Amino acid sequence: MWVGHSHAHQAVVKIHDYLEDINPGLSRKVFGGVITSAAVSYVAVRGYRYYRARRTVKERGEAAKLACHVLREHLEQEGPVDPQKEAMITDLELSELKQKLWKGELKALEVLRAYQRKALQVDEKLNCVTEPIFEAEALAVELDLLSPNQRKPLHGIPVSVKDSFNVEGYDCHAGFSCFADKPVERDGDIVQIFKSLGAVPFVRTNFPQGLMTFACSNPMYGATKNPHSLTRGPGGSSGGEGSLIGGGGSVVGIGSDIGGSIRIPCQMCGVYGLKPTVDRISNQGHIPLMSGQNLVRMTAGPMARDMDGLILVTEALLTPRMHQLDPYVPPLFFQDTLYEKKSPLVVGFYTAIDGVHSHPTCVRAVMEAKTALTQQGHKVIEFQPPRAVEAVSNLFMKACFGDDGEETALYLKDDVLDRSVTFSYYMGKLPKRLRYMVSRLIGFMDPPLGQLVVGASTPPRKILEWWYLQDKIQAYKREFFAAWQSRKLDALICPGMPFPAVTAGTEDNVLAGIVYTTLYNLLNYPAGMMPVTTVTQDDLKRLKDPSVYPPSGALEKFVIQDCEGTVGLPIGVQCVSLPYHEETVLRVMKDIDTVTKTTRN
Ligand SMILES: CCCCCCCC/C=C\CCCCCCCC(N)=O
Repeated sequence: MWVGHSHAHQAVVKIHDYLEDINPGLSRKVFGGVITSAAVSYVAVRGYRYYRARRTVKERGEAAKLACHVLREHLEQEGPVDPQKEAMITDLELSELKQKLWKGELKALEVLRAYQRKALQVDEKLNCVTEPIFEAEALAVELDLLSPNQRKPLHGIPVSVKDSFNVEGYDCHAGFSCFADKPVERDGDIVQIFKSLGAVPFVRTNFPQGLMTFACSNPMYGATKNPHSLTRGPGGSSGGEGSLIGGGGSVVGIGSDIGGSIRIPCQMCGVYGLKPTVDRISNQGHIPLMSGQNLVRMTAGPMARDMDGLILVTEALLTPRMHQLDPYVPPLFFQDTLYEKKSPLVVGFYTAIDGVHSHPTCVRAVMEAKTALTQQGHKVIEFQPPRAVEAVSNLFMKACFGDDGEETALYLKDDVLDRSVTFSYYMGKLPKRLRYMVSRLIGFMDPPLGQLVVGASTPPRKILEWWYLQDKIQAYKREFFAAWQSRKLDALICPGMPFPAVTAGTEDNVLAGIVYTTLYNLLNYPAGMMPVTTVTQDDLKRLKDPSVYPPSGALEKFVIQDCEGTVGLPIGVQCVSLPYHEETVLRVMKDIDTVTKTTRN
């Protein structure tokens, strides 16, 4: 390197001397010219790339809008519709819809049409759909030709799909223009399984650029709105799903979760969702972001409008077909024995994680869930996860941002940056020491966020440190399990996010809330999220009482400041169990739902 450098230096000196021999002062002109043209070319190339990215972003956005428009026109041309019948269809719970399709009382095509129309209507208000899946029509027509004994478990059920899953013939770019205009050749595994079960994937839904935030906006498709308050975000990253399902435009959908991306929009939009144990549901065919990072992995999971729908879909998904498509999915099919077990469970609960306070409605939701479970005969006891903020900061954040944000920066080079990723993008750009100092400063205003960002700013530097990180994660998993066993728990209930939906675009103010969800990605425990209650005026009164909700950090201060207009927003409960015990999670959720559904305000 040094030798090469000295050769280059000698060559420059020789050229300089040669030029000066010809004409004194010539070397300055030539070298000046070379440097200026190199700088101009650099700026021109970067500028051109940025211009191209902007064009791609604009074209993808317009193409998606046009696709929705084409579908709308197509539906209009089909002639008169029966709005009452369509409303009846889209109001049905998933299990009722399934029954009617199975019995042949409804045709797959008419159900598809009702949902297409409804999804487009909801999208006009909430901007949650990225594009329709046009092949849905052919699928529905084929299904209608089947004889009753050929019908499959999800015969004719329309399914919405987060845009980050591969759908044959469509782009899968997560908002990075470098991946745009490259239609994928094959459906992702979960899309294939849904189709093999007779379901009809019919629309793709919105997400935040790069998927690593719980906002829901990207430069191509813009920002998605919350179905319960148009000024608020739906959560993310599966925010398009949350918004569409919560807004009534889909009955079941597919999301993905590495830090809360299924559960956060479920809380914000009042829908049901399940983040399974990694590899219980195949994640093949999900956009491979962070795919070489094996310590905390992204997982696909179902989201649904109602509890029975979530159970029905999970049961249908956990089939041998999943294992055939992806042999790394263990051949562990839906365990009726766990789901239908009648003996009472021991369920742990906590209402807050040390350091990040929980909104009074979130506390109340857990307490109502606790009462519901007690009424159902379960034993509910207190449990506090050991050193949660520290574990998420030092383990989850180091694993997920261990590349110094390099992957995202690589894909975003000369791309249009969305507001939702600016914080992590520019933090990643800072020189390491400066980033560390900034993290410390953040810690003065928002101690848990400071801790998280310090974790992200001090990733492993060598392979040996990466191995040690893996060891530490294993050690934390053992520590957590020991605490779990000492209380003889079968399951756990807790808040899934310690506040309701925040004003769109302000998610960075409450980032530290992710410790509530990411903990269970770090541990790789299955976790479900379900609506339990809504924010009341009385909750807001208590929110403003420092003895109930101490405004100890920037997050809490922001939640108080942002609380106007939150009355009526949904709040849920997170239900957790041991790895590969999704059925226990569902059983606990069902037992809570049976009681709280009837009294939900
Ligand atoms: C390397 C640069 C350091 C950047 C620091 C960024 C700090 C951001 C803090 C928290 C972000 C965690 C987001 C996880 C949410 C992911 C949602 C999901 N995809 O499941």
